[in-house]
Amino acid sequence: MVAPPDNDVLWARALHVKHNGSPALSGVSLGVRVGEILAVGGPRGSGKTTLLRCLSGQLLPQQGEVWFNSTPVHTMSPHTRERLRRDRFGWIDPAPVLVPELNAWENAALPLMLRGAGRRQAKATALEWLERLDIGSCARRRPYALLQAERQRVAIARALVPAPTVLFADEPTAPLHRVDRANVLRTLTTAARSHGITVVLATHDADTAALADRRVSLLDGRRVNTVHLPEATEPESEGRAACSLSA
Ligand SMILES: Nc1ncnc2c1ncn2[C@@H]1O[C@H](COP(=O)(O)OP(=O)(O)OP(=O)(O)O)[C@@H](O)[C@H]1O
Repeated sequence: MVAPPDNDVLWARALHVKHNGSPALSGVSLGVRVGEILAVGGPRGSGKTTLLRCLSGQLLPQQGEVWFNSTPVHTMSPHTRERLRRDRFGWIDPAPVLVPELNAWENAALPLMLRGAGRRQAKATALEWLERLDIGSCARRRPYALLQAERQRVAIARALVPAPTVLFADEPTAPLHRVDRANVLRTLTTAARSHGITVVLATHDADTAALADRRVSLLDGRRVNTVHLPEATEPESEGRAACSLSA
């Protein structure tokens, strides 16, 4: 085994995954740099979720390697992988999965409390994030009393509250309306940049991908190209690096 380059927080080599015999990833290799926001694009069924699940240690590839910093994830015991996910990674699903018996701030505070933080500190941090995501007024409501878009904001707050090293976001704004989507994404990316959180963002939406520093694309479980997006301040016609084919 050869360890990944130093500036990659995550590194995957030649991942192969089959679901019930059907290939979902076929030889995907990828490096994720420290602090970057990387969009994983591609049409439905192209393997985005499967790739995020492999990178986050939720799913072991049948072949290939996944490294987090200098540690091989693919050879870790299930218990060590669970601890890695709890302590270093955050995850946002396309639809919010909240604990129905807990109110919004308790849901958002949960990961911090699981890491051993006191209730008061966890509550203060959770409330801060709910405010930033414009749902501070919903802090005491249970999930059943929230709109789907509000629930998704709680789920996003919950992922950001522990300031994970890497945040995996699988179509995180799917349940939001278009205007809402842009606001929430901006909050998410601004928060990630200011806290040095690396983000791996699965999306098939070009507007969402445009907020990333870099984009890779999947098609039928294979990497097809890498597009470096221009700086936000550059004119449309400038600064667009060429697409390059990669294995
Ligand atoms: N648990 C599973 N069991 C069987 N097949 C699966 C499973 N998960 C994914 N697949 C299949 O693997 C392929 C890749 O799926 P994946 O969800 O990774 O793609 P995706 O790009 O995230 O799609 P979407 O945008 O629809 O979420 C698809 O053909 C999908 O049907």
